[in-house]
Amino acid sequence: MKILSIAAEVFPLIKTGGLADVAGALPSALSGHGCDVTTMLPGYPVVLKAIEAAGAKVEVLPLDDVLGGTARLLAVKLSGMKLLVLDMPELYDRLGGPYTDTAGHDYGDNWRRFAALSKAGAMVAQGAIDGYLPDIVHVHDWQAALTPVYLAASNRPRPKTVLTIHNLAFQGNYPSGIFPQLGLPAASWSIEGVEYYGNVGFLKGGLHACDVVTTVSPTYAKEIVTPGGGMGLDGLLLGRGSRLVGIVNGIDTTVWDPEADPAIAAPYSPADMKSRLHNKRALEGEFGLRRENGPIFSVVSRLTWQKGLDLVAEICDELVERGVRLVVVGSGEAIIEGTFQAAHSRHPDRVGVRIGYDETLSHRVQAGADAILIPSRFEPCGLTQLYGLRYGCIPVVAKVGGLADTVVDANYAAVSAKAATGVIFTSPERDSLLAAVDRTLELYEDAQVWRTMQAAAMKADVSWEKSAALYAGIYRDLTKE
Ligand SMILES: Nc1ncnc2c1ncn2[C@@H]1O[C@H](COP(=O)(O)OP(=O)(O)O[C@H]2O[C@H](CO)[C@@H](O)[C@H](O)[C@H]2O)[C@@H](O)[C@H]1O
Repeated sequence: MKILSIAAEVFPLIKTGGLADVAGALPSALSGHGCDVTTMLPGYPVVLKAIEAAGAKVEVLPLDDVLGGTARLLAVKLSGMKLLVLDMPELYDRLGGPYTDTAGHDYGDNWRRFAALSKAGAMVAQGAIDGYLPDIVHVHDWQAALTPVYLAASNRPRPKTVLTIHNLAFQGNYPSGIFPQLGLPAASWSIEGVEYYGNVGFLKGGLHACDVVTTVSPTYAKEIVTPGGGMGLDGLLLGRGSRLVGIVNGIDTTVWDPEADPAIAAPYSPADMKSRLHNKRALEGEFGLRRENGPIFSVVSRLTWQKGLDLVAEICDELVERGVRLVVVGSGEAIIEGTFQAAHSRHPDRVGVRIGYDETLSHRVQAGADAILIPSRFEPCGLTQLYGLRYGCIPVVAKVGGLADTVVDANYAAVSAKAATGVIFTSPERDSLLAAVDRTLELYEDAQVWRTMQAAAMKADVSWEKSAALYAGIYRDLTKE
């Protein structure tokens, strides 16, 4: 089965968040299930540089008239993936990140940049490349969501489409004035098309047009069909019935492997947890933390309201009072960054803060910290708790979305059965978080219980194996329709 996957970011080439990890890891997991995945992404400067640096063989394929612009596709095998890179300098050759300029502001033409990606994807899906016709097109998030819309609007044969929601908070809504420039037929300006409360909704249009909607955990799939979790799209999503499926994310267990991770100070395994201590000592050194026996808690995240990190920032003093040291790696809302930095100024050797994005440091944090705090207000799946499990860095999580699906709370029964892998608290609020912190500290103080939890966490199946089989099943069913 030939699958064309389309995403705005793909690890290890370009990453701002979890979407990249999934788009980067799922293809190889699917290969074991009879799926031959080609991944299409924009030709940002870092992507083009990576291709050049790898000295990889590149086949250049012209693509005529993508939304009135000139483009070409670069077909290349890199990092074990088959890639199609949309080289369109007028849209992607920018300083700054994939979505924002160097000052952090969204590019004003993001609608055009990702409509072009979607349009080019639709062209490839319908045979723009000689000898390549995918059986299934799998698009990710709003940036690629117009591909099913373009395909549904065309009167030529088209492959079946799957759209995965990684985060409903990002919908790609734009003023109606852009509609004529999208190259869609007039009929697409409708409730069944891209019209969304008088605006153009990229994700909304895709959710209507695709054959199957997936999201990244079963619990999130239930949350988004309710007014509380649907962010305005709950009615549409509820209407998709059994065509909406929740499949929990896995992680790339070769990139995230404490036994063979080049980023960490010392490799370790459940059978050799003494070596994990070297990583804790190294983390203390890296963050200038006081060296002592108590636990280190951590945060690796976008510092946003979604992630509930305002709550952690506000309880830094309480953490310190309880003998906890904290390391924070992240960036995001200025007020949360500032609150963490102020806590660092008050407690320089107990609260370590790195504002910014640092992939290898995130590995060292998971290897050296004792627990990772994830008090998200909503969380489609979450990956950092999965990395935490794999590294024996106990996740302390709010009971939402994929966090609820992937962590086994250390209640009495689970601890007795040696099945607990983390701590779950019910509401993302300050008091509830503090109660979870206290419960975590009690567990930590009983060294045997803690070691048992770490061992169960590290043995939990966080691989893509089961979930890849579920995706492959969906693709297969669609090809039979
Ligand atoms: N400062 C920093 N330095 C280094 N690494 C950092 C970092 N900040 C974040 N990261 C990394 O970025 C990734 C974040 O992934 P998440 O799944 O936690 O959230 P995100 O909201 O981006 O993803 C959305 O999509 C994913 C994928 O489906 C869903 O799991 C999730 O719930 C949804 O919100 C992780 O790999 C994390 O380690």
